[in-house]
Amino acid sequence: MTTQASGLAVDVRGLRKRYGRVPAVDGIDLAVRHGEVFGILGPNGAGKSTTVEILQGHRTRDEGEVSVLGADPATADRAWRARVGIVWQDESAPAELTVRETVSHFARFYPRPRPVREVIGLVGLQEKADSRIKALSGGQRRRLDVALGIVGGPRLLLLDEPTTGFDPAARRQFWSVVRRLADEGTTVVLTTHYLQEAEALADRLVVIAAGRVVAEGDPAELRQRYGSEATVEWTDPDGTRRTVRTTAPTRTVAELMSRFGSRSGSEIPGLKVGRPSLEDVYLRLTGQEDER
Ligand SMILES: Nc1ncnc2c1ncn2[C@@H]1O[C@H](COP(=O)(O)OP(=O)(O)OP(=O)(O)O)[C@@H](O)[C@H]1O
Repeated sequence: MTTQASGLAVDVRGLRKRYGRVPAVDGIDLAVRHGEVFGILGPNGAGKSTTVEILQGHRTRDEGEVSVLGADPATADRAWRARVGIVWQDESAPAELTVRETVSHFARFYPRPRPVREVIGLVGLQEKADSRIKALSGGQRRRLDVALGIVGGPRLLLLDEPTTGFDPAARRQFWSVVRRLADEGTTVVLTTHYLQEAEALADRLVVIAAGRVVAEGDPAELRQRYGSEATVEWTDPDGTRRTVRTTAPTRTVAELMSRFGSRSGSEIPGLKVGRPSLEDVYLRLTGQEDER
């Protein structure tokens, strides 16, 4: 299997990985097209990092076929590594070096690096180009990590929970960096446990839970496919709160109206009719619904 044959940037079939008895990844398929931003969304412990580490070639797998830019990451060569951008957290770089010096230093590892000034501009650090690393904020530091991940001019960027620990403003700035890269044609695979992040960035996404894909599609499709049931809530005469999920909420309300005598003017106590948000859908799919 090659990406040339399948036309995919990342093609994963039947991927499995266990840690001792724990199945961290339990039969995952992924198909990432060239040029798209692909999200792997899931709660803590779902298997996201394990999957991405296998795509990076930094973790072995037990079973399954994996093709990343046409090669198996387990055996890929240096030329492949230059085409796949990996963003490490707190890439080890001397704290005394400036941003420009650090990016220039890393550029030397690649056969065809991007111009240093362009990379610094792309991640929005032009104002900090001459600042020492030790003087950067957490969000700026993370953008430097991305700069080091893209200075080799990768065709595919693999980002594992890139904005964990960011404040909302830093997160939005980071999203615009990812969008800029995507607009340039870089394929991006990112894991996240922030639904909002997947919705903001991903052209398509998979939702994973307990090592398995539980849903896939673009965010709008997911909302439509899994969010078509409305919720009707009301309070019974004995004070008990009732909730039903239904695809026919009008019929449910009509039944309640006749039960509560609403046609003669009385209200259905505490009536609420709602459509699930994508967050509701996500929490239901990943079995976290009751934790809200
Ligand atoms: N090195 C390891 N040794 C043993 N178990 C591990 C190891 N790494 C991960 N696991 C377990 O495998 C499962 C999947 O972990 P993984 O880190 O891939 O999930 P994740 O979706 O990235 O979670 P998080 O969002 O918390 O980073 C978890 O149950 C985790 O405890």
